[in-house]
Amino acid sequence: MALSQLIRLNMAHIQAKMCSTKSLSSKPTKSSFAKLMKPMKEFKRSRIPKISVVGAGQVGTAISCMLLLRNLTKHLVILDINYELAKAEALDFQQASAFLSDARVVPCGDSANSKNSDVVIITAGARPSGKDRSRLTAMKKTVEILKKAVPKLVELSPKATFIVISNPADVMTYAVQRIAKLPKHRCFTTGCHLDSVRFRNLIANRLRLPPSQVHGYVIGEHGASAVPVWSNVSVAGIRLNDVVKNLACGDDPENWAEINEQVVTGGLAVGKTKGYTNWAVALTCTDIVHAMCGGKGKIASVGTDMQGMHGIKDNVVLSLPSLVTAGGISHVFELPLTDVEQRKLLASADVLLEAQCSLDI
Ligand SMILES: NC(=O)c1ccc[n+]([C@@H]2O[C@H](COP(=O)([O-])OP(=O)(O)OC[C@H]3O[C@@H](n4cnc5c(N)ncnc54)[C@H](O)[C@@H]3O)[C@@H](O)[C@H]2O)c1
Repeated sequence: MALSQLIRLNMAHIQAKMCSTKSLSSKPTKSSFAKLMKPMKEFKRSRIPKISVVGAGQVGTAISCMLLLRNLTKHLVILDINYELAKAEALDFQQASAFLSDARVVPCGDSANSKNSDVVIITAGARPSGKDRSRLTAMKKTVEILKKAVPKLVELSPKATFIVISNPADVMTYAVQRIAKLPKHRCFTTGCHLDSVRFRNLIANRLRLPPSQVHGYVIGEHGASAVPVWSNVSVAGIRLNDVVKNLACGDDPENWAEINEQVVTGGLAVGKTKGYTNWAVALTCTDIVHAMCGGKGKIASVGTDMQGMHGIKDNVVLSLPSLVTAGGISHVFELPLTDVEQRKLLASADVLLEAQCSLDI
């Protein structure tokens, strides 16, 4: 048979396979090939992190994509109340599994497939909408979603670390901690880690330096009352505060203070055109998962119940620099703050406490 004929025949065979609905079925077909594969008796598959992403919207799908591209899991569950959506997103990834280190991507509509996850990332929730795109406005709808979804997720994965992305992220983390009675080191939000990278990026742009080489944190609420800690910003070990006179104060001639506003409105600037933000938060979340699943650990401004830190008396979820490692948050750092920063942090805690108290949980 001529080679060209062979190729045509094979192509026809492949096309027929691709068009058949059977080939799209999620169940692998048993084949006589299996007889050639002899199992080793003592073999036990080593545990690879299983991650469930709850919510297959813009944020959940972007997070799934990053986790797969960074090879942080070989077993990803995409869970959405809209099962058809979860199924379509999972299939879309699964079809290119060969480019994703052969990862298994499984859809889920009722939590069952999320059983024994190591990490559960919660993105299900209402997006802020309207003119002000206030995170607090979306709060009530989201808390109702969490009240329904979280107990089952925790029952199925009692040892998992829960990362809450749904906004308002601090208050929703408090809600998840309360609903599921999860320990605070194993239930946290990426919170101000995103604000911190925006902060560093804005400073780096002014200094014309790579953003990764600027150090500094935003603490408090992931939202309007966030506190950029200018007193701690450094580049190459040099504190900006020691070099720039009146840094980010009202009478700062270089007007660094304008960055404060830009940090807080960073999401708005993107959301007003796209209607949502997803890439920056997905990269932020993936950075945290990498710290946990890569085993290296990382200090990042993430949010959990910070009672006792910086004189905070109540159980308030807010962000402070924390060591995130396998198993969650191992340490929280109390930064030396100026009086103004300390006052702003306590004011941010008050804003969050008020929002927490308004929850019906
Ligand atoms: N923390 C952050 O830095 C940050 C950044 C961006 C967005 N967000 C927040 O992330 C959340 C998701 O945003 P989005 O743009 O992906 O919204 P989206 O509307 O695109 O997706 C939300 C998804 O959640 C699903 N869902 C609803 N109830 C569910 C349930 N009970 N179980 C499973 N899935 C359920 C919906 O079907 C939908 O697919 C919002 O609250 C948004 O404000 C947080």
